[in-house]
Formats: sequence, C-alpha cells, structure tokens
Amino acid sequence: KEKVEITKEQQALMKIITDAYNRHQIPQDVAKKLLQDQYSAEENFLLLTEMATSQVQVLVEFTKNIPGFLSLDREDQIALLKGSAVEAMFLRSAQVFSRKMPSGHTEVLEERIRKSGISEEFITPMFNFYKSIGELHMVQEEQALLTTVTILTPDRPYVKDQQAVERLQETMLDVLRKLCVLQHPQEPQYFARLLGRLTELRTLSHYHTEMLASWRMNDHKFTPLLCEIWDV
Ligand SMILES: O=C(Nc1ccccc1)[C@H](C1CCCCC1)n1c(-c2ccc(Cl)cc2)nc2cc(F)c(F)cc21
Repeated sequence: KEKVEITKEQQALMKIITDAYNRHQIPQDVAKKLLQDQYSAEENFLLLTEMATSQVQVLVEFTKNIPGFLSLDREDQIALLKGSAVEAMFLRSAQVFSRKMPSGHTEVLEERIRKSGISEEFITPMFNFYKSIGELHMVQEEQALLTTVTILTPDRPYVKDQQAVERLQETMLDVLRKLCVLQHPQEPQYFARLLGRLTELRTLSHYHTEMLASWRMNDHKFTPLLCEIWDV
C-alpha cells in the first residue's frame, strides 16, 4: 500500500490557497438575505447580478494568491479568469448551499431559489449539481483546491500557453489527490468523484446565459463587468 505523503512545500501551497480562499469569501449574506425575505424576480435578479459582480472581483483577488498565476502571460491570466468565472460562481453557490445550516434552513433556501425567477427547466440540473457537491462533504482545503483547479483549466478559449497552465494545474491536482486520499481513506475513488463534479459543473455553466435570459422578468440589466465576463 503506497504511503501517501504531502510534502512541506505542498503543505505551504495548500495553506496559501486555503487562507486566500477563506479571505476572499463571498459575503455569506446571499444565503442569509434569501433566508430573511422573499423577493420578487426583479429583486432576485438584481441580487444575483450584485453577488456575481462582487464574486468576479473576489476571484481576481484570489487568483493573485495562486503561486505561479501572476507569472503566466497576462492575456492568459485574463482568459483563465473569463473562462472560469461562471463555473467558480456555481461552485461557490453549491458550497454555500451545502453548508451546515440550522434544521429547516436549507429547505427554505431551496424554496426561495426555486421561486427566485429561474425558469423551471434549469432548476433540476442546478440542484442535482448542488446536492452532488454537498454529498462530497469537502473540507475547506478541498474546496479551495477544487476552485483553483477549475481556474487553471488549460483548454479555456484564447489561452495561448496551455502547457504553462497545465503545469500549474498538475501541481494543484497532485496536492488535491493526496489530500483526498488522506481525508477519505475509506473511499479510494473520492478524488475521481471530485473531478467528475467538474464535468457536471462545466455542463451546468453552459446553461448560464439561457438561465439569465429566461429569468421571469423583462429587461434584464447587467453591470459592465458582467457583460464582459458573462457574454451577455
Ligand atoms: O447569488 C447567487 N449565487 C452566488 C453565490 C455566491 C457568489 C455569487 C453568486 C444566487 C442567488 C439565487 C437566488 C436569487 C439571488 C441570487 N444563487 C444561485 C444561482 C446563481 C446563478 C444562477 Cl444563473 C442561478 C442561481 N445558486 C445559489 C445557491 C445558494 F445556496 C445561494 F445562497 C445562492 C445561490
């Protein structure tokens, strides 16, 4: 049985990433706000665009802490941010949804999101993804590394030096793989399941433009930053 060991460097890398991830937390108030009140489709859409705009700013700050990211070609840094922003938002939404909450709160949150204005057809795949993330019971280091692996996807559109991104992603995947083995010893397939969620995440993210366009209201307004990032 091969002894899995996280090296000192990998330990340091994980700490940098996890601290940055926790520092650049989306204000958890999106869940709190939704639990406090029921909003109209218009108010919910405005809340979404505000949250998503601040999430992109948070993502930019977070990537500055990924060792090696700032050494990438600057245009490639932009391409990686643009290519991963929607996935990072859904991954963050899934993590917010999966957080331990007082009993009954998750059900209320789910109800509020179901009624928020999203059209019916996207509700099921979205919650299937949220629940499949929840079932993994990821520790925060795994969440931070999974978001980092998502950002460092070499085959995003317009990335020129894919090898450089691949090398960085492989470094992160190696730490994540070891962490999964150490955190979930009874489940040798855990790491594979985790990476499988990234496929589901990419599929869900393909719907995001339609999800926004079909939000039950007229005249969908976006911030300039979202127009850039969300292709709307
Ligand atoms: O704000 C949001 N997510 C966000 C979180 C963190 C960072 C950035 C965005 C929105 C809400 C949804 C209800 C109306 C108000 C916005 N949101 C979503 C969601 C995101 C994008 C699309 Cl197209 C559809 C749904 N899934 C969520 C799960 C949660 F547990 C949840 F709490 C909020 C969630």
